[in-house]
Amino acid sequence: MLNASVSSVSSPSSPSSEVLGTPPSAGLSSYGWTAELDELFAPLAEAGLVPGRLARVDRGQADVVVADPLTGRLRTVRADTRPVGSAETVENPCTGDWVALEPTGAEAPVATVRALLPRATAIIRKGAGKRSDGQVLAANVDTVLIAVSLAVDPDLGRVERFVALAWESGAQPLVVLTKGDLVDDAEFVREDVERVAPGVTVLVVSAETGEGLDVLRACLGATSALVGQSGAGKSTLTNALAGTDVMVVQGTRDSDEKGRHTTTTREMIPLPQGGVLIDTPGLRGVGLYGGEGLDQAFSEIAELAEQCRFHDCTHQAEPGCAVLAALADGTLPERRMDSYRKLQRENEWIASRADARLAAERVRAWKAVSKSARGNIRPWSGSRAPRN
Ligand SMILES: Nc1nc2c(ncn2[C@@H]2O[C@H](COP(=O)(O)OP(=O)(O)OP(=O)(O)O)[C@@H](O)[C@H]2O)c(=O)[nH]1
Ligand SMILES: [Zn+2]
Repeated sequence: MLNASVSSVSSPSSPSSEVLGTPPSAGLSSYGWTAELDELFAPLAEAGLVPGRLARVDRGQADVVVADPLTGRLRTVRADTRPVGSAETVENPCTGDWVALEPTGAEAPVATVRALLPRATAIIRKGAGKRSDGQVLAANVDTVLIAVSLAVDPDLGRVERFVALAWESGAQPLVVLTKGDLVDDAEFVREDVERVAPGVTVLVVSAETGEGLDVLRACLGATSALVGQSGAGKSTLTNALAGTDVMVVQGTRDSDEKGRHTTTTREMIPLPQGGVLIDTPGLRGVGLYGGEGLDQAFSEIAELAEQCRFHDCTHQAEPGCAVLAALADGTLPERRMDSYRKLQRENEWIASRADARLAAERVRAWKAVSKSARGNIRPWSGSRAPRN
C-alpha cells in the first residue's frame, strides 16, 4: 500500500531547467530521459505528443510523469493506457516505460497514451501458473537492486535466481543485504553471497542505522528497481534512499520472514541526488523467463565449459570435461552446479519464446505510430512552449 501523493512530484532537477523556452522533455532528464530518446521522439513531438514516464499502471490507467511545457517542472498526470494495450502481456505498458502522450485539451479532458517507446531493458518474470506468459515488473531499468534480508540465513538458490532474472533484464544487478543492524556476522554472509553472484557487487546496508547507504547511493544508475521477497525491507530502503516516507511500511514477523504484502503497486520515486527508484511488490518466487541471463549469473561455469574438450559438451560424462573436473576437485561446488542445472531445466520449456521477436515487434509498432504521427495526428493546440 502506498501513501505517496502521486499528484505532486517535485522536480529534483536544477532550476536552470525551468527557464522559459526549454524543450518540453528537458525536465525529464532527472527521470532518465536522454538525447537518444529525444531524437527518437522528434516526429511525435512535432505531432503535438509529449513524452512522459509511467510511474504507476493499473487497469487501463496510469500515472505519467511529464515536464511542464513552459517551466520544465515535473508533474504527474492521469492517462488512459488502453490504446497501447496488447494481447502479449509482456508488451503491456508498465512502470518505467517511456510513452508518447496526447495531452488533455478542451476536447479530451483525460490524457491518452498513444505509444510506448521501445524498451532499453525490462525485468520480466514468468507469469503465474502453467502459461508461458511473462510478467513485466519494470522497464528501462539501469540497476536492479536485489534486496535480501539478513534477518534470516539467505537462501543462496533464491539469490542466484534473482541475479539471473536481473542479468536477463539487460540491467546491472546489485545485491543489497538489508537489516545489517540485526546481525554480527554480516561480512561472512556477504562473502557467501558474493561467491554465488560473480560480477555483482554485494553490499550490506541498514535502513535503521544508515550503514552502507552512501555506498549504495553511489552505485545507483539513473533508474534503479528494487526486487526481492516480501518483507526483505524494500519499502523501508526506498524511504531511506528517498529521504522521506514515500512508502507505507507495515510490521512483519521477522522470525518466519513471511512479512505481509505491503506493497501492492509499483511506484517510481524520484531520488534527491537525481534518478528514480522503482519499488516492486514482494515476490514469493520468481520463475525465469529467458536463458541468456543464466550464463551471466553462472559465468564461472560458462568459462569452464569453454575449456571442455568437446564444444557441445553436456558436462555429464564426456572425457576432458572441465566442468566435471572442477566438480571433482571441489573448485566448483555441487550446490552451485545443481542450481545452474535446475534453472536451466526451468528455462528450457520457454525456449521457443523469442525476446528478440517481441523487441522487434515493439520497434515496428513504434515506427508505425511515428509514421502516422507525421501525417495524421494533428498538433496539439494547447499552450505548448516553442521548441528550440
Ligand atoms: N532492524 C531493521 N529492520 C528493518 C530494516 N529495514 C526494514 N526493516 C523491517 O522489516 C520489515 C519489512 O520491511 P518492508 O520495508 O515493509 O519490506 P518490503 O520488502 O517492502 O515488503 P513488501 O512490501 O511486502 O514487499 C518491517 O517491519 C521493517 O521495519 C532495517 O534496516 N533494520
Ligand atoms: Zn564439459
